[in-house]
Amino acid sequence: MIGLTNAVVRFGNRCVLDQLSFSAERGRSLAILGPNGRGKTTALRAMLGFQALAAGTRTAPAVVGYVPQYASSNQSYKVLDAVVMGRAAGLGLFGQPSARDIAAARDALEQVGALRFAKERFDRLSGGERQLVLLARALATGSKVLVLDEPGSALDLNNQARLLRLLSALRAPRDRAIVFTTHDPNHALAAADDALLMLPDGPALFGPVAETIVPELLERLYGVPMRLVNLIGEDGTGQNAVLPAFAGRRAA
Ligand SMILES: Nc1ncnc2c1ncn2[C@@H]1O[C@H](COP(=O)(O)OP(=O)(O)OP(=O)(O)O)[C@@H](O)[C@H]1O
Repeated sequence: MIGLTNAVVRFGNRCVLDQLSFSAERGRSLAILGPNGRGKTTALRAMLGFQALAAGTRTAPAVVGYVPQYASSNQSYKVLDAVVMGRAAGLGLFGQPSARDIAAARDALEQVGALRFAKERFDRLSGGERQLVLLARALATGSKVLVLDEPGSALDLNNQARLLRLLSALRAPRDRAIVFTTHDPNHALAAADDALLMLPDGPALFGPVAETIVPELLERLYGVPMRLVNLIGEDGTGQNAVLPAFAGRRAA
């Protein structure tokens, strides 16, 4: 549904993406991880056609629900209007939003827990609140492909949990492709089927979460010792989590 094949992106002499290939097919979620400045956002932008490729090809549908990493804060329109803009592809150049568009926008705000901000000005929201609204705008597109650039980076723990529940719920019908970048491998464990590890030295690794979100590869990815722990959930089933061993300490 969406991805890159042998993609090359250069900025000046620097080759940021070197023969990068990955894809998210219908029904699958992909998490992209890598150190700061490694090229995660560039990979998303290249996939969406916002960044020119020096070589290789991209695959993407015409309409994608996209959550950028940062939203400009000088947008004085109301939150509900910002989310209705997600419906723009279906409105045409001079089309007015219908009652159905407004209902879809309200529904998307409800899903992300941000309906209470509907009448607020977007530029007066906090960074995390804006992130939720942008997620609602992406959902409001109705696209079966969602691309989210660090959707949890500004969210508190409660809203991160809400985001992961939402990503899992969106994945459950297995009729969408979802791609998100994250600095938290636990987000990949919780909500992704596949992961793309953009290693600092050498080609990226693309494969199922069970084979990629493992301590040895995460240590190569971040240069920090990692530990895998198994947590028992409320329903008695086990769930893996990874912890960084900051200051060289490993969990007992
Ligand atoms: N338009 C551009 N012109 C020149 N260099 C750029 C441009 N866009 C990105 N870069 C550089 O390409 C590299 C990759 O940037 P990118 O934003 O893709 O990294 P990232 O992996 O998303 O980082 P982070 O985790 O910090 O968000 C960085 O060194 C960045 O400075």
